[in-house]
Amino acid sequence: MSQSIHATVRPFDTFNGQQIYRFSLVNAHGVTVSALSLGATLYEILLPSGDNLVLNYHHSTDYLANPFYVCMGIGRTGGRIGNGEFPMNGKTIHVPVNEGTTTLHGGPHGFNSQIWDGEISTKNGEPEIIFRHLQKSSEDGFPGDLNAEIHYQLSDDDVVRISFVGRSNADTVFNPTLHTYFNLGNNETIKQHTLQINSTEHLAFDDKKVPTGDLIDVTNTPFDFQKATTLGTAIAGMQDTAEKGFDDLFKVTPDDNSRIATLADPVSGHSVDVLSKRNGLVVFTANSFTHDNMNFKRSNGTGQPYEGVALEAQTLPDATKHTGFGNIILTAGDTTVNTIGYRLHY
Ligand SMILES: OC[C@H]1O[C@H](O[C@H]2[C@H](O)[C@@H](O)[C@H](O)O[C@@H]2CO)[C@H](O)[C@@H](O)[C@@H]1O
Repeated sequence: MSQSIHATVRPFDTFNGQQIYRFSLVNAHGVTVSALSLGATLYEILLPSGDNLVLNYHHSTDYLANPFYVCMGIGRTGGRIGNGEFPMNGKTIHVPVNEGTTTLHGGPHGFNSQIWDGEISTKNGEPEIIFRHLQKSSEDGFPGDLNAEIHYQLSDDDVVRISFVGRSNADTVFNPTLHTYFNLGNNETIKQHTLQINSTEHLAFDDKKVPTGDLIDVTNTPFDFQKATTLGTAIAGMQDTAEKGFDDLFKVTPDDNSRIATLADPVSGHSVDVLSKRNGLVVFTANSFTHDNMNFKRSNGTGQPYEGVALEAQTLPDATKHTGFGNIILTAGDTTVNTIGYRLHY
């Protein structure tokens, strides 16, 4: 059987003296998905028209020059671990903090800061990109040496799948995500996009944006995205908050096809269904993007609030502390696979 997905590998640039590679998959329609070995980062989702659906940079160094994790692999745990500690097996586990007293997105040595070993492999007769990294306990301070893999696949029916595989030599936590910022059109902000989420509740946070364990009904609030809602309208409803936009976690219910949300741009006509079997989705409307260190390719050096919207599918964060948040414990010797999909319409 001949392969219809075409794969390439080429040098991207160097980072801290190490070669960074760009891996690409192209399908029969001419859709290209590329990922970088720095942070196993989603570099582009290019449509046949040449439109790129995600934010990206010219240089590796730009990805780590600001605190926004632009399209980078996130782990071991997405979101915040309050006080850098969590209960596991009857003990309190302490992990390094990187935001005051909080551990955000895997802490100071998370997946995004690693250079991953990449290769093109074959699955079901088609090429896929596999990034591998041994995340040592001695480096990131989490329990267990974690063999992590991030697989990128592209199908001929225009679905991008990113699978996170974890196997550890000691019990640990594993709740990875991809910090994908979408902008589906050529406008400077995502305010004209619509967003629909299969969610009736979002999480309450404390003053450090750590979940309290409480859930808040979205009805009659700007958080109600059960029907497709224009983001500019919803953001306008958030102007009296400190964030002046969304940086929130929605408890989601996947439908029969694992779809949890749909982002659409009526101007370009492009849309993306977000697919996940897990129960959480972060929506971050890039409220605090600034012009400093935000040298995006598309806007040639600018960075402004609402330039993209990050949709991060995961299990609800700090899950080991709250009943009903889900199970993120990875038992020694077991293998866990979490998959995020983007079904493209254009
Ligand atoms: O300091 C930079 C921003 O850091 C946070 O933003 C993160 C957000 O809270 C997370 O939910 C999301 O997954 O990742 C964001 C990027 O790190 C702050 O909340 C935000 O206000 C800051 O501007």
